[in-house]
Amino acid sequence: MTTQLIRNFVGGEFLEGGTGFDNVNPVDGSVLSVVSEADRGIVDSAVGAAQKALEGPWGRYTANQRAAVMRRIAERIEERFDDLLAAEIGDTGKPEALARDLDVSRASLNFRAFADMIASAGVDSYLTEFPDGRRALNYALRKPLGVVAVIVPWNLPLLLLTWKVAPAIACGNAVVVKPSEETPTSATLLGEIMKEAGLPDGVYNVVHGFGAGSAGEFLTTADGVDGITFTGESSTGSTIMRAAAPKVRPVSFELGGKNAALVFADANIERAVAGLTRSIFTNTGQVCLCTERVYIQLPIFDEVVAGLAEHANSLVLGKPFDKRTTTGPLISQKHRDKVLSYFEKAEVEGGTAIVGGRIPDMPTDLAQGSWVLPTLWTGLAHNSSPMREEVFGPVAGLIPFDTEDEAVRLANDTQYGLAASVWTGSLERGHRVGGRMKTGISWVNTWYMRDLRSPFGGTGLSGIGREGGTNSLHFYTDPTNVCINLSEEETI
Ligand SMILES: NC(=O)C1=CN([C@@H]2O[C@H](COP(=O)(O)OP(=O)(O)OC[C@H]3O[C@@H](n4cnc5c(N)ncnc54)[C@H](O)[C@@H]3O)[C@@H](O)[C@H]2O)C=CC1
Ligand SMILES: O=C(O)/C=C/C=C(\O)C(=O)O
Repeated sequence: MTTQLIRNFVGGEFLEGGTGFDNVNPVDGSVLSVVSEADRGIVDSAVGAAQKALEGPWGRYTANQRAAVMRRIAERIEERFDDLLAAEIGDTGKPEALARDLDVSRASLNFRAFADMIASAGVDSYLTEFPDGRRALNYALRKPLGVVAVIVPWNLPLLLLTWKVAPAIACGNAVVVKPSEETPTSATLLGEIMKEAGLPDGVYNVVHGFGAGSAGEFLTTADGVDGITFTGESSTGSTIMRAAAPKVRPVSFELGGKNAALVFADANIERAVAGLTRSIFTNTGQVCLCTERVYIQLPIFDEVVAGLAEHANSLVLGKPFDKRTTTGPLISQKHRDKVLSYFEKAEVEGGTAIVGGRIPDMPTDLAQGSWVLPTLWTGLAHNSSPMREEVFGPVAGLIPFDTEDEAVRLANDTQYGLAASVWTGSLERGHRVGGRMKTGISWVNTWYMRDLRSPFGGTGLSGIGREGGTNSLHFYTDPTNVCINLSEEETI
């Protein structure tokens, strides 16, 4: 059997050559494919191809023409749904239902949503009137940034890639994307889809490799890059910010989280427990929005803990296409080592794993996979390391609280600021506490309910800027404000 080769995609062509690295299946440790690592020359040629595309017909496309091509991309994603599904499942090991309902579905939705937005976007304009009667018309023309570097992680590979590529293209940019070294396949397949949908060559380019000393660094330091959008770890965000600094290039970052859930005694407990289970364990806890800290009001603490433990114990680890599977492996052995180090820290720092806390016994054919058990801790102090640092696994610490003010203080006592959820039977309290969260996103009686027009991102270590709706249109464009004097004479 020949091993599949995942190639760099530059100027509408798949490139031959390059040193290869293994793409490993996290379900069983087998090698899925070999990936061509892009050297600096390949990355520069991808940036050059993007620049050339901007100088060609693409640079003259109207917003409606761009929207039309984006709708064809969405259709083609739907037609090739099963190919993308297989790519995403192979690379991540996530359960089929999750990949189907969340990852691949969102890819076409991202293109449709931003096609609609750009087709109906207006321009900011002001009629300016001075006390002496002079008048002017100000309007801001929005132009593309140029070449945008898109760097994304492995947890929701296609969803996060298209969440950035769709608005970038909608605004008339050309992109060079660097998918995670762990999940190279769907971004590469998307290259074929872009071509089939009629996107001009060079508008979408893919380079493969790692971060430091590899394609990630080469891309963020490339001369022709005009803006960088990144999702991933906070410390990587700092590194990329330094790379962007010399030329003061705009950045948009969606980084890590240490998200809290606040469960009040007046909550519908059954609903809260079901929602919390989803928020802690979806995608094996590998979503930046996942809850890792649960603060529970004292009168209902024992009941919520028991409910969560029951739900966590009912999760089924297994193969992606097995209908019983609810939970896949972690992305890699390296990431599992990180998660396991928090299992140890939790024990040393006084926590008790009331569920999980170890590697599961898996059947022989899955023994080399990156499995860990869903894990819940009680007894951890609010300032212990598993409660302060992002673990990015299927874990949460459960801590009791007394008053609303105490809960708000504990939830906000973190360097991160991405997402929070508030569970309460009182709409007033939900509104009040939801608004007091120092986070970019705050959910009340739900988790991960998305409207693609709303601002998405975080504060502090969780990121810089917001994407979504007009926020994305603003990031991916550079305005020129035109001021037209409407008075008859030029006056000072
Ligand atoms: N959305 C989030 O909040 C995510 C957080 N993480 C956290 O980050 C930890 C590390 O996971 P990684 O995949 O290594 O995340 P990462 O932040 O290092 O990688 C994300 C992307 O950035 C690239 N990258 C890394 N270093 C770079 C550099 N110096 N310049 C340019 N690009 C660079 C990677 O190749 C990848 O495409 C995980 O254990 C997890 O805790 C990981 C993925 C997503
Ligand atoms: O729904 C989205 O747009 C994004 C969700 C998740 C992340 O951004 C992440 O895990 O990084």
